[in-house]
Amino acid sequence: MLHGEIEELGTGKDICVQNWMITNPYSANSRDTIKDTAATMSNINVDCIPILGDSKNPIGILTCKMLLEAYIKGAQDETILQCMSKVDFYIVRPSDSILDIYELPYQYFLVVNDKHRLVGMLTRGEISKGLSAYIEELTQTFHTAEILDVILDSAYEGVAVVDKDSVLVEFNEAYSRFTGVDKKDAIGRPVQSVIDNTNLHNTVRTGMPERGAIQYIQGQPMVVHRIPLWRDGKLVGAIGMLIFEGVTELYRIYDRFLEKTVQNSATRKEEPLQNRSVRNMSIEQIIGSSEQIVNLKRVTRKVAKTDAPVLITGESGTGKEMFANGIHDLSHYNQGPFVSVNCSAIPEQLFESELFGYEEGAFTGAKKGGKPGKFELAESGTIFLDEIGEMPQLMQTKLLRVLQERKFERVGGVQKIQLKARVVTATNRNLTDMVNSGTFREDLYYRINVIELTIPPLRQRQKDIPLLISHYLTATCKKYEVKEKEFTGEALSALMGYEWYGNIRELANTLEKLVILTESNTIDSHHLPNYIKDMHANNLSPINQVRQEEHDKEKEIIIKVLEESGGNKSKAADKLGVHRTTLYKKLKKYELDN
Ligand SMILES: Nc1ncnc2c1ncn2[C@@H]1O[C@H](COP(=O)(O)OP(=O)(O)OP(=O)(O)O)[C@@H](O)[C@H]1O
Repeated sequence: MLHGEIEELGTGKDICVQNWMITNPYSANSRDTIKDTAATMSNINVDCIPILGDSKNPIGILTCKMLLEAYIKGAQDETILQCMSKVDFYIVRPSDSILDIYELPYQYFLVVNDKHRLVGMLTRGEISKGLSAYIEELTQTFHTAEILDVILDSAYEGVAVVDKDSVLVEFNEAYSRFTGVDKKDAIGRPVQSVIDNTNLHNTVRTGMPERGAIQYIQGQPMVVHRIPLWRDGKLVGAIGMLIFEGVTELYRIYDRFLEKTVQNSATRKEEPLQNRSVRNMSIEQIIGSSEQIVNLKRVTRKVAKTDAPVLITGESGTGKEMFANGIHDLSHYNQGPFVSVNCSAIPEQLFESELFGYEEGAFTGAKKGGKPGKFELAESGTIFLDEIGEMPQLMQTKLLRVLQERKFERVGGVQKIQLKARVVTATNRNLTDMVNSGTFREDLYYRINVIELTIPPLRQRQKDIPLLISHYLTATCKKYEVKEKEFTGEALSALMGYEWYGNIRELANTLEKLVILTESNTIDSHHLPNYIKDMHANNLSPINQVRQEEHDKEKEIIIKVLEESGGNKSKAADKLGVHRTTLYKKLKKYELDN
């Protein structure tokens, strides 16, 4: 590390000579005798003293070694001028830094003031003390910096810090996840080249803070705060914070605002088109801070901008429709409608007319004037084919043709209608298995599955559970107009440990039931449904799960090594690097001892 850098990191003041020197040390005059000076040095127990000349300025040093040599020569009655050293010391100022002098090849440093009068003295001992205190402080500074790094990286908000030249000096995990730019690639680069539409470089220039500004990052309106950093009256940088929750909150406020204006307005006007997309589900309403959800949202933002067909997979209730809605909202189809079709709910005979519509007289009971199908209704918008795995085979063939030709016709019609909607599909079935078993067309599978978004079940992203609970608890209490309830730690831990096979839908329903059925304001574990209590009792808390996994791994290794050692326990213990008795204990623990 360079000197300058060290000084910048340290406080500077603490390592100056005057803080570590021996102040006003005992000194002798060059005319004093060797014998008298030796007696004094012995009395005050020092092995070196500064020597002053007639002008009272320091002119040399006298050490015990020098005295000894004088005694050996029999010169004890002479003046110390004869035996002192005029060169083995270095003159320094009280304000000099120890960092500047510690490398100089001297044992003794005499400290003088502006008038060249002796005010102090430093030996290697004092210098070492100063240096070690400084290093300790430095270590603490680094340690604090490390702690700060950890804090920044665990912050839910995105945090970016720039220096006075608008170069990024800090870029936390949350920002990195959101932008998809690696922290190490971001740091050291001008902020404008990393963060879309940033204004931090202007914050550094103007010193004007901005709170709650809207910034479009990757096409997403985000709430940001920009705060200038001042030190000693100078602008030294700026900090930018990206508030993920903020936009959701804004949408809520906006929704409330819309509700109010609609209620207040005597003449209800047609809502402007732009507002419709705001009222559509936004990706920001998808709750979750787990890495999986944050990554999924990032990919969703990217694919939404393209026309690529997206297949969303995941267990029931994981939020597939929410993501489909989010894609629609972020795509250039967002001014059109979002039409959702649940393929498992349509009887086979009606499939074609439901999707593509029919002409008048197409079949008995057909409506006069015909009826448009979902594809037509989704014009300029998005058609979401949910549960695509349930689509009958004949319909799969027809759908494939429509997707290839980008054209379809109503049942009983002759006219070709252009497909002008984006198609997003979803399933909770394993389509690859279905392709292998011949129940789903392989060519259709590849056509719809250009991008696959797989939403993990809730039990694989436990980090999201408390956020979802908090959201749904507030929403449900509001819905039923009851005072906001809260969970005890025990109840929360049981809910966290539960496996939620019905995912977020099941969680939302469970909370709804709990809010309705629990009379007290506090929901405790005994209020929970039995199946959740039972699982909790089975001790499937996340920590225990981890422990269980570790145990399973250890057991597996022991079995493997035992097999490799032909069942010889001493050999196995050697291979495992443990004592035989330890191995016996483990065999007993894992019931492998018989
Ligand atoms: N991350 C989430 N944040 C908030 N609510 C969510 C989230 N994921 C799902 N939900 C809610 O859970 C319910 C189920 O979500 P959704 O219908 O999108 O799931 P799905 O996977 O499409 O289910 P299915 O396969 O049964 O159709 C909805 O009420 C939705 O609002």
